Amino acid sequence: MSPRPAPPQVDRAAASRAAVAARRARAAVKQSIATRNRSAREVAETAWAEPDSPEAGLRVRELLGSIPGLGPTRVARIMGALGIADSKRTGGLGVRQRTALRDWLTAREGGETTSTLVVLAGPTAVGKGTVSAYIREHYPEIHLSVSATTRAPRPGEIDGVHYFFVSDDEFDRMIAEGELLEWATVHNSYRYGTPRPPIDAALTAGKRVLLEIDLQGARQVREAMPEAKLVFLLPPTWEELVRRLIGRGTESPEEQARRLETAKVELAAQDEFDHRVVNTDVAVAAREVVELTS
Ligand SMILES: Nc1nc2c(ncn2[C@@H]2O[C@H](COP(=O)(O)OP(=O)(O)O)[C@@H](O)[C@H]2O)c(=O)[nH]1
Ligand SMILES: Nc1ncnc2c1ncn2[C@@H]1O[C@H](COP(=O)(O)OP(=O)(O)O)[C@@H](O)[C@H]1O
Repeated sequence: MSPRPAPPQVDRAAASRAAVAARRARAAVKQSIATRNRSAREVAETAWAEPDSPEAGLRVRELLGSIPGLGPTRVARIMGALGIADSKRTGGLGVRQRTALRDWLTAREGGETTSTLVVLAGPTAVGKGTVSAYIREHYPEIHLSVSATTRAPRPGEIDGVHYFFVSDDEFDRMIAEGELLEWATVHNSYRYGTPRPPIDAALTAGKRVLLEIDLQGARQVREAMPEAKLVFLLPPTWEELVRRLIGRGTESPEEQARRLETAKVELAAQDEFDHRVVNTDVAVAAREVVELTS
């Protein structure tokens, strides 16, 4: 029998001293962000330039959590929106995640971004779909985001034009791979999300981009892309909103009642938005939204 190879000699004391030193170095980096001596973006750039640096070893959640004013809940939401897993270290991010994080940090620092991303949201039946369709038809210079959804197409809806109609499995995959800028389950039924790559491409090409999404999605975009302009579409009156919902005739009376309850909650969130547009006349509302994209 040949002798067993000797186990590698591990100098445990040296290893633990190195671990303590690395932890201290990372703590110092966090401190420098917290005291605003260095910006989180500078720290991230160092992490990507020097893979063995303490900056590279810092978890993204620690990097973001060191920014004054960002608590753990917001950090978790931002990371979700950027498609970055909770345990990721800054130096271990892939190219797409680095780009997403860099863009986010740049925007947060009020950097030189010229992005014109407009998010249109508002209560059910206020006319979001109608105003967006008008913009699609009359303002071809605006890049209207095409959402992915798990609901089935309605008659006349075209895959890739009105929505990308995807299976539950495909939607799960898009979330897992960080392909969605935001997503939400809307009206307690189907999932809807904004594919990120076309948005990035359109913004990089200097286009004006419009997203028509629900309130939960709008909040996620505000976290992920603070430079986005959030526009809330309002009905001229509550009675008119009720008339539009009933007049559309696409929901049962029970569903209509449920949506109107949700609409009350959503209307109460209008102050979170940067701008408000009243949809009395579709063409006028569309023009006002388009003007906000420049
Ligand atoms: N969060 C989010 N909401 C979306 C997205 N696309 C559409 N929605 C919202 O999903 C809701 C349902 O849209 P739709 O299926 O066209 O049905 P309808 O509003 O009942 O006509 C609307 O409130 C849209 O604003 C998306 O990509 N993300
Ligand atoms: N400015 C408007 N004046 C009158 N009716 C409108 C106006 N905008 C939308 N509508 C009607 O209101 C209903 C709801 O509009 P829709 O675009 O489906 O709402 P949302 O996408 O916000 O749920 C539709 O029947 C639509 O034709």
